[in-house]
Amino acid sequence: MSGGLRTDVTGAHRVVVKVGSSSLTSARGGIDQQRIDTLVDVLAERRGNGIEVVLVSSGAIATGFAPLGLRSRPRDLATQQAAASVGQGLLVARYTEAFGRHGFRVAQVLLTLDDVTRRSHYRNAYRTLARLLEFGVLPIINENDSVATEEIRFGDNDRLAALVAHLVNADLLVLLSDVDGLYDGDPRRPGSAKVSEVRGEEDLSHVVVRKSGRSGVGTGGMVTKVEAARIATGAGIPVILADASDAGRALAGEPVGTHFHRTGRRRPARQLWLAHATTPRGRLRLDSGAVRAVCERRASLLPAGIVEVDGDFGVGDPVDLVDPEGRTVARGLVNFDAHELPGLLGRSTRDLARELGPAYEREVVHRDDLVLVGQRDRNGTRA
Ligand SMILES: Nc1ncnc2c1ncn2[C@@H]1O[C@H](COP(=O)(O)OP(=O)(O)O)[C@@H](O)[C@H]1O
Ligand SMILES: N[C@@H](CCC(=O)OP(=O)(O)O)C(=O)O
Repeated sequence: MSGGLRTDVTGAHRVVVKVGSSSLTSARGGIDQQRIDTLVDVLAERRGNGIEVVLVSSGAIATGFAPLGLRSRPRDLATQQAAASVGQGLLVARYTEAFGRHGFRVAQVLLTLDDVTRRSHYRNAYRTLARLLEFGVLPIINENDSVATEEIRFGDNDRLAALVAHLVNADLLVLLSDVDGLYDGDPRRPGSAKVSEVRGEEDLSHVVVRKSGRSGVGTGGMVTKVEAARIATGAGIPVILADASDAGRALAGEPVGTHFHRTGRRRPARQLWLAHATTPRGRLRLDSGAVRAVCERRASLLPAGIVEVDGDFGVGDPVDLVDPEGRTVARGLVNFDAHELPGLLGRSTRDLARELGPAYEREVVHRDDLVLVGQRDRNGTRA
């Protein structure tokens, strides 16, 4: 810190700010315009100082349920999606108006898991966000709730924000919530103490985090925030977790909330998405030679090294690669459908190409689409 201010914050030029539903809603659970205006005032002030801001905002469901005549936040997926469809437009309209008063234009960007795991979608998402920032527009991101099915949902915007921070090469991630930092136990209980600095896993070893928040409108509680902080700091991006009412002070670098220091350095972007944002649709069991090839030589996975196929996946889906003992060693995007693979196992690509045609010469998982999991890769970083 210099002069009492956090240099990780004062030196940041591109900042991703995530605000949770609990910080945008009134006591009755609906959206609170006053809280939106207060947040926008702070972000507009930063933007006016030349800082690029990307906002990841929850709140679509909270905005949408009252106009549908519902008294409280719905619990089933279909009604949540209906509420999000109604609420997202209203929410962005409110932001558009509030930022407009400060002379700033905003853009809505809705992301699904596919957008950040499939190569073509991923590049597209990056290009769109980069171009918006070049135009001086402030992107407002949310998950595309209305079309995301249970299996392909992020479900929480904390991890989405960490992955977006990496996607846009942000210098800082700020998570705004209804709690003034990470506590070592339930923040409502006397005796729980705030953890102001987290420099690594050792500072988290005594921390107990709960899944649900006190507001009843947030989704992941502190669990997803700590996970988001791990993803971002492991990829070289420091994180501030603060109460939304302290947003101005947090973004000015004042020592409020919890400061998670960077623990790793930047890694290839898609690898981060693959490791943290995908739910595997199947498992491929490898023989020990293939495990060595994939983990030590960082080679692509070929049919010859696979002994068993499990799951119902299609081309481009994420699958786990497991060793002969069943431990997951890597995750990758598969180039064959589940029903095609069993007939190819144990066979050389040359044989397959001769018998079935050149299309069958392709790798089952290309090394560019593969990330090691649960063990150290060549850079010594953890996936
Ligand atoms: N160890 C902890 N430290 C701080 N907050 C915690 C902890 N464990 C659980 N929580 C709860 O997490 C909540 C924030 O999560 P959530 O309600 O999902 O917020 P948001 O809507 O901002 O995403 C806080 O209100 C707090 O009650
Ligand atoms: N995408 C959902 C919010 C999901 C979410 O992560 O909520 P929160 O825990 O309040 O940040 C919505 O806009 O309602």
